[in-house]
Amino acid sequence: MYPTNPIEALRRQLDTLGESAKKGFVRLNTPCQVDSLMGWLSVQRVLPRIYWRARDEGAVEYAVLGVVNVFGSLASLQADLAALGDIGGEQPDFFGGMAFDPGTPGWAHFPACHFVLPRIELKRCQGEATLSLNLRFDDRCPSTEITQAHACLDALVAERPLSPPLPKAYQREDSPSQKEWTGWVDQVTHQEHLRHTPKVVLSRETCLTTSETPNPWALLSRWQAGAAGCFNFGIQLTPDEAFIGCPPERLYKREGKHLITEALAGTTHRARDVQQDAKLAAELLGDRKNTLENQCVYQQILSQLEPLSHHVHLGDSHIVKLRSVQHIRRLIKAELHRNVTDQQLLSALPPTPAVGGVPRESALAFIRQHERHQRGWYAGVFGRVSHASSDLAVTIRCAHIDSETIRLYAGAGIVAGSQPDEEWRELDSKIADIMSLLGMG
Ligand SMILES: C=C(O[C@H]1C=CC=C(C(=O)O)[C@@H]1O)C(=O)O
Ligand SMILES: [Mg+2]
Repeated sequence: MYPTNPIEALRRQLDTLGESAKKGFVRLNTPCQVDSLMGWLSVQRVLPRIYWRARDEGAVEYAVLGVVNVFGSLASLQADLAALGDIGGEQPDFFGGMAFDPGTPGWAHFPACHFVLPRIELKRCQGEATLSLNLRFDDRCPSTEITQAHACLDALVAERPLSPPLPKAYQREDSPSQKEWTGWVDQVTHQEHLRHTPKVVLSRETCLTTSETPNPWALLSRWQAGAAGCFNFGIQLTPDEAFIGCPPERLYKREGKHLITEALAGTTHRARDVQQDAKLAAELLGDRKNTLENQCVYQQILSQLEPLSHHVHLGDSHIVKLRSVQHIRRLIKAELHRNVTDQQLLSALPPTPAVGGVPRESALAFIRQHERHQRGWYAGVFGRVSHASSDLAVTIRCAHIDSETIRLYAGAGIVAGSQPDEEWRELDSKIADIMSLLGMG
């Protein structure tokens, strides 16, 4: 269908780029054919490698790699969004994420905040794929920029099919142990503690060790196939390490001044039988402990949005059904005040009480004091930011993978009425999908 090699087509466009085009941000595009974006990403040598797809039906799929710019802070990202917005013309998409708690050391190769304007984008929308090359001429020498762009094109490799991840023998270790977990839940649900800190989301790291871990993109591709209604993300900043996930939770989506966010908290499992499953859902909606978990989230989001927006609307409680769990969700819509930026939203909203707690600082203090594992980018933020629109997920239901270890993370909101054993089982339900893909189900 496309007789020209897409890389060749981009090279030619680059060579004939007129002087007038060399200002601000430039995106060169060519149609291309691709089977699996993850299969393409998996064989590339250029870093970083990033995959992103929002949870909505028909959402655009992005596989991006290399960098034109890197941003290590929200302030620098926002300054660049503003600078490019002032120049006008086409605007880029920035991809990246943030750690759960920038105040703690985090994961070795994952900065507290890391967003990139990628060099190469492979995008698929309604079955049509486009390969793009991004360039910048406002902050650098044009000839150097063109040389670097050529080098990145030269490094691209043809897509190869992903081989399915094979079950392996993993050694499992949980931190905390169930015994420690019980002690923590008892502490958080003690009357005295609840008086000043009504909710703490405690988490567990499950370490699976083996001689050789599966290809993260093959794993994500399989995971995505069974995770309808979830975001899908993957990022490789270093060659032998990846962070992937299929989170059901949206931090926010902004289209111009329209904002959509949500309180997703309160969990039960799924039943095979349809009637039994509906009964579980009805019980969840009426359950005091689970309703309280959700209430803590929407109340804090509403109060954080108050100074930033008007016409804030809280939707009804409803059930979101996923493969292994069902959750209570309430959607929140708002109109942002003029000049409210993504930097402000990303400074105010995360970590929401779906992953942190209420009040935020005292819940974080409990987590910092007790959890020995580093949450890193688990329960942080991942997504796409641009001048016109942004969409970001909360990074739950995720896995950090290096050459010998897969680390799975799950948290549970502890409030008045939480029972240690039930909450421990909730953690297992939350990692059930990925565990079964690994042959550990
Ligand atoms: C913190 C997690 O889930 C949150 C999102 C939905 C339901 C939750 C709950 O019921 O506890 C959690 O707040 C996680 O999956 O690691
Ligand atoms: Mg819960």
